[in-house]
Amino acid sequence: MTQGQVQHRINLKTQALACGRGDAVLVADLSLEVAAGSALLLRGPNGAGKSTLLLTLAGLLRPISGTLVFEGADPEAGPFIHHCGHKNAVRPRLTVLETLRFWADLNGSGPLPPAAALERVGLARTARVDAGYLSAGQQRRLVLARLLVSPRPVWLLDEPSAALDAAGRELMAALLVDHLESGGLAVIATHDDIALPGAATLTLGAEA
Ligand SMILES: Nc1ncnc2c1ncn2[C@@H]1O[C@H](COP(=O)(O)OP(=O)(O)OP(=O)(O)O)[C@@H](O)[C@H]1O
Repeated sequence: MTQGQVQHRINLKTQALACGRGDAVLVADLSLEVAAGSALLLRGPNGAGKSTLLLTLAGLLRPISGTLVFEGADPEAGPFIHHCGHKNAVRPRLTVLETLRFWADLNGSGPLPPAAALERVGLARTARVDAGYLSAGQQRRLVLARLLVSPRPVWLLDEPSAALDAAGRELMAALLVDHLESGGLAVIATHDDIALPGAATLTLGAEA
């Protein structure tokens, strides 16, 4: 079973966008376009503002100035963004399968059932284990499974490869390639080399 097609194609455009924390501007005068089917890698030193920009794109922080629009977003179609931050949002006393069912109930389910998503990310054997007992890399794989059970066209990922082993990083890149080929869009903050052919890179420059 595959991840399934993205329901609608969305393009991201920003114009003279400035974002930061409080009055402190971390990213200034940012005008960019990320088309459906493409990815943007955010790079730069610790404290440069990568997470802040992702939170702003996700609508969780208000821009300081400028504009930000997701063209093609259908207000009738419900939420269209997955934002995955540093934390894994895992409830320790739910099993791995229960965790994924919880997310599918909350975010909406697609063609890939939770058990199949666990298989896809290499967690099938841990389905009945309490999620709190997963290793750091396994918890990160569970986050990837969360993306798969609820198809959404826009993925905003903060350090998705943190704690993943080499096979996990390959898996993550493969999931991203599938997402982009199905018309999805991704913006990814990372310190790692992610094998994503054709991805654009934006390097944010503030010192840590
Ligand atoms: N809630 C907050 N209130 C005030 N300042 C904050 C807050 N959260 C983060 N910051 C500051 O914003 C700056 C940018 O942080 P941000 O997490 O966006 O950087 P980053 O590029 O993602 O860094 P890293 O590579 O370490 O993940 C940092 O100096 C940080 O201390």
